[in-house]
Amino acid sequence: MAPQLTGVPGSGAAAGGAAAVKPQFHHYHHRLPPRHHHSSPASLLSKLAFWSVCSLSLLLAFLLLSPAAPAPRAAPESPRRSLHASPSSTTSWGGAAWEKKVRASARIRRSGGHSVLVTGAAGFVGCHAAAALRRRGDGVLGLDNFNDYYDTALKRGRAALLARSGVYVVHGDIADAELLAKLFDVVPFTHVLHLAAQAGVRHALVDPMSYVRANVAGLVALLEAARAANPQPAVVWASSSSVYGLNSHVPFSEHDRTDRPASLYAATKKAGEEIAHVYNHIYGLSLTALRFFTVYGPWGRPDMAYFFFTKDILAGRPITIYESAGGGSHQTTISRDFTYVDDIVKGCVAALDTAGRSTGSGGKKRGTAPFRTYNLGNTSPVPVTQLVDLLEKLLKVKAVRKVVKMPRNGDVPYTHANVSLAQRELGYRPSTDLQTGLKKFVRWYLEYYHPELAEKHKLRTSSNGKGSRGRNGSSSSAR
Ligand SMILES: O=C(O)[C@H]1O[C@H](OP(=O)(O)OP(=O)(O)OC[C@H]2O[C@@H](n3ccc(=O)[nH]c3=O)[C@H](O)[C@@H]2O)[C@H](O)[C@@H](O)[C@@H]1O
Repeated sequence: MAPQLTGVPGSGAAAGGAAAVKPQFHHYHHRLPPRHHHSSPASLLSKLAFWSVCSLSLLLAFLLLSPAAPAPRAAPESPRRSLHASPSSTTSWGGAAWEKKVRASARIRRSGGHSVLVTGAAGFVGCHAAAALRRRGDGVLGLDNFNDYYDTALKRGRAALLARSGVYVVHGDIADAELLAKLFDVVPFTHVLHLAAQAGVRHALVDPMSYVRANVAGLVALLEAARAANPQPAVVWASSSSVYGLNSHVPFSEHDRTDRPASLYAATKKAGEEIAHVYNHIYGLSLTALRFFTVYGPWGRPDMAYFFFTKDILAGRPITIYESAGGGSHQTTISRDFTYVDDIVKGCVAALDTAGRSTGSGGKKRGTAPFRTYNLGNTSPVPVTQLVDLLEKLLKVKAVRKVVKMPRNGDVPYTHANVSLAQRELGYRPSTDLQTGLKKFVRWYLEYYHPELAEKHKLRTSSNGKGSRGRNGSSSSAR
């Protein structure tokens, strides 16, 4: 399920409930026949008593029969309930103990460190980035709605990992304006690393509105909270290589066209880049968009090809490999500039470190603020067929390959990043080739899902005390 807007039972709903009762009572009362002007005081009294009893009975019946009367709004400092697309559906936030936890997690532990709100912290890149920031002593608070787009147990596992390193992941939605305002009220965040999104290219065919909700409405909610915050944080957020769409000029540079998206996912990320410009222009928010190129690695996303190929190869199920209908100037081999998660995290951290300040205060711009866009890729595209070759080697299992023409599903035939701008301005230098990165992914995958196979593959790292104890174990590392 997609991230959903939050419905907090609040004063509006409560007032609406009361208001629905009151007019009915008055309406009924005003329809009393005027005859009582000519009656004796005794009969007037008995009539009055009769109509009062009628009115009260009606009021009582209305209250009892009205479906799910809204709960009264909780006092500001007491825990609140919010509805989310999460497995438990409900969560609570607020209260003195909660605020203490939030402050402790966001507390900076090194001189010159940042205080960073990481949205999507229970997500793949989010959990790695939050862990890296925490390791070097930055204050980090996570925010995630734990929606069930994919296995929520994996998200809970990532959050548990972060909890062990002192990072608290607030269970909440980026579209919950009240919650965001509260977070900025409790912590003067210097930065926001906004990674919460509805990801996945092909799923946009299935649930298009989830992309609009998370990547457009959710982004606006987040930027609204950031521009209203005092001090305003600098915002670094995840755009996508998919914004290059049908661009055929390789390698993809930030100067290339991004006005021909091939999927709704890409269109919402592109919309996000334009929306970010507005908040930079009007409110002086420092904004940096990072265009990630097919990020992979341990604790990855099960909806991505490298992840479910691994699962299917191990299960002996056929995998579908797309080949381009291509021809002419188009390549026939579908390729991706697969980028290892640690390289992406280094890019995120460098973007946070180099982000200039936002200039607004009190919701008003006080000067020009930075507006930046960078590619974060690996700079060496690999055909998907070669990705499968590597997985076969690492898993020691032959894949059952089903090669089909690429359907019109939003996928683009190839991606290739030019990262010279990120190299110049962020010092970004990807250093993990696909074989090395996949080996780390496979090691994690086996230890997490198939500890018995990890033993067999001799990929287990527990001999050095740093290994995972599998899905239910407690010693996994986020790296
Ligand atoms: O770089 C990006 O911007 C994007 O990278 C990935 O999207 P994608 O590159 O399509 O990654 P996968 O879904 O893992 O697909 C990788 C390759 O495998 C191919 N594929 C996928 C699925 C399948 O069954 N068979 C198959 O051959 C795809 O066409 C693609 O070429 C992520 O899913 C997006 O969220 C992200 O924004």
